This record gives sequence, structure tokens and C-alpha cells, in this order.
Amino acid sequence: MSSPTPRYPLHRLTGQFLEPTREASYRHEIAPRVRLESSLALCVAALVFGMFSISDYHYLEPSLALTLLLAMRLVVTLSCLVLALVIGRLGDYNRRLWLHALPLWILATGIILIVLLRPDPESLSTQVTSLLVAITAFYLLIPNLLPVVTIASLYLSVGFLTAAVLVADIPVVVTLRITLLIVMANVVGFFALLRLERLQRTQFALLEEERVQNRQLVEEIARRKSLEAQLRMVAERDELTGLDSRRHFMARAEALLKRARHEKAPFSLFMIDVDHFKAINDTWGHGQGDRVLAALAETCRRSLRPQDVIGRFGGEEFIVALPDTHPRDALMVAERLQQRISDLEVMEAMPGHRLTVTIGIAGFRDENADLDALIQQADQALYAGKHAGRNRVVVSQEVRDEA
Ligand SMILES: Nc1nc2c(ncn2[C@@H]2O[C@H](COP(=O)(O)OP(=O)(O)OP(=O)(O)O)[C@@H](O)[C@H]2O)c(=O)[nH]1
Repeated sequence: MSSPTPRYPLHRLTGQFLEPTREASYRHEIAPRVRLESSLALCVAALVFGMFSISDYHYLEPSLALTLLLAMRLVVTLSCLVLALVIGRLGDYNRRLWLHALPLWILATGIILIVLLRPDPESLSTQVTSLLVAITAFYLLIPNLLPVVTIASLYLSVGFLTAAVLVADIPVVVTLRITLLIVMANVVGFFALLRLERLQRTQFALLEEERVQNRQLVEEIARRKSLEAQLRMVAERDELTGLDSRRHFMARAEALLKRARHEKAPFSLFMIDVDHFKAINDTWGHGQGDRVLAALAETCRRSLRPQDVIGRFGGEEFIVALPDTHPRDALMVAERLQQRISDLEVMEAMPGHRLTVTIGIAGFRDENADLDALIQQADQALYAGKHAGRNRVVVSQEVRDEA
């Protein structure tokens, strides 16, 4: 049975993404952390390397070898500290990989030089221990640079072993034992770091995937919201005039009337109907008829207050709810509106025709008045106006009775 292909294939030996763009974005993401970690690890390594001067001083007589050893430690320590500083500031892991490799090579060379400068077999066991610690530290303290670390560690291992065999004059069995230890440290370090590299990249890939999904989700939510807004717009607005649709008007007017009942505030309602609108359509075409309706709606919007709710009730019939308006005042408002409609510019395209409207007004009378009843009263007033010859404002019988 073949194993499924991994979604983010990684290199078997380096643990890096096979896909260059993904590897680049991973490196870009971790670059600041690598810079900080490398800089700190290097400071610690430099200080530990320098502090071994104390044991050199303790074990070696004052001699040229001691002076050279101390001088070498000083040079290595200072170089590493300077490089730690440089890496901390400029050590872009993507562009200046060599900057991260350089201190490893300096430290490795320093450790190899110790064997050459302290060739006594008694200190060899301490040096082997230090070497093993150094190899482990290379692999574990400097993650994300597996190829760099491996090459530096192999250089350190081979160099150390060669120096030990050449200078320290150790028996073959001891050499073999040291070789085995070094190989073991390298193998363990390599696989531990390889595993870490793979884990970190897999985690990164999953996180990336989650980010992409989140982004898609946010986009989808935005798309749906805009769709919802468009649908609401279509449901609430009349396309031709931009006024409230009949349904939306009813809902808004109902709320206004409820508030008026609760506050015992006046409330009026207009039914506006264009006179002889059929003749406009028949004479100048439906396009002109539409323009007249849109211009009329705009005039209503401009002439009335922002709190007045205007709706297209159907065809050439409009409806207006006027909160906090007594029918007596509504009459004046309606007459003013009627005047403005007759001055409409759109009429220039219809020479010889006078655009007029008939308006029926109903008013809020008692606490039990409902919207349908008010609409019916305004409609009856409108009908009476049409019957009486059109182009007039008629107040409903109920309001007149009350007065
Ligand atoms: N251009 C256009 N015409 C419409 C629209 N909606 C309804 N109409 C037309 O408006 C006309 C209304 O005619 P009628 O109900 O006879 O009313 P009228 O001609 O205004 O006569 P009165 O109201 O009695 O003065 C009909 O011809 C409808 O087709 C619309 O959105 N655009």
C-alpha cells in the first residue's frame, strides 16, 4: 500500500520545503527569531569558550603555548561577540547565511587549535567532552540552519580528530573510541535538528493554511454582507424613484404611528397621485413617464423633512408619513409640495402639459387609529379630490369632523 503524498513535501536530508516559494516565505517569517536566537547562542558560546582560559591558566605553566592559547581564546571570543552583535543587527538569515556560518567555523577552528596548543594527553578527555558539548550545542542551539551546522560540525569533528592523532599521540583504541563518540554526537545532533526542522515547517505550513482559510472566510463574510445589503436595498427601495418600497414604508410608518400613539403626538399621512399620468405615458412615452415619477420623488424628498417617510405606494401613487405634524400643518405642507411639483423642470420636455397632483390627507385622531385605517381615509380624500376635478389637496372627512 503506497503512503499518501504529503501536502507540503520536505527534503529528506535538510527538512526544508521542496517548494522554493514556501521555503522562502517560511524563512522570511522566522528571520527575526533566528537573528535573535543566533545572536544570543553565540554570546553564550563565546563567553564559555573564553572562560576556559581559567583552566588553561591553571593547567599550563607560563609559556609561549599558554600565551598563544590565551591569545587565541581572546581572538575567538571577541570575534564571536562582534559577530553576535552584527548578526543581531544585520543577520538576515535569508540574504546573509554566511554571517551565521562564520562564527561556527571560528569556534570550530578555536577548538581544533586548543588540541594543537595543549597537546598533553591528560587534558584530552576534557577536550573530548568539550568537543561533544560543542557538537551538541551546534546542532541544538542553532536551529533552522541544518546544512550550515552539519558542515561546520563535520569540519570540527574531522579537524579535532586529525589534530588529536597528529599531536596528542594517542593509542589506536582511544582514537577509535573518540571517533565513535564523535560520530554518535553528530548522528544524534543531526537527527534531532532534522526532526525539529521538519516539525517547525509542518507547523508553519498548517498555520499558513489556517491563515488562508481565515482570509477566505473573512472575504466570504464580506461578500455575503454586501449581498445581504444589496438584497435589503432591493427589498426596501423602489428601483425607479429610490423611495421606500411599499412594504418597507408600511413597516417604518407603523413604527412612527406607534410612537405617536404612545407620546400622544400628532401624525399625518398623504396619499399623492399624479393627475392624468396615463396621458403622459401615451403622449411622450413610458421613458418620459418614468422621468416624471423620478423627478416627482426627488421633489418630495427635497420639500419634506428628513424625518418624514416617503414611499412609492404603486404606479404613480406616493405615500408620505409625517410624524409630529397636525393635519392643519400637513395641509400647508401639501399645498407647498403641490406648487413645487407644478414647477418641475422635467415638464420642459412636455410642452403644453401641466403636471399636477392630487393629495389626500388623513390625520391621527385617537389612540386606536391604525395605519390601514389612516391609509383608507387618505385614499378616500384623494378619491374625492380626483372626483372634484383633480389638482387639489383634500383633507379626510374624519379630520374635518374633528375640527
Ligand atoms: N412610466 C410609468 N408608468 C407607470 C408606472 N407605473 C404605473 N404607470 C402607469 O400610470 C398610469 C396610471 O393611469 P391611471 O390609473 O389611469 O391614472 P391617471 O392617468 O393618472 O389618471 P388619474 O389618476 O385619474 O388622474 C397607467 O397607464 C400605468 O401604466 C411606472 O413605473 N412608469
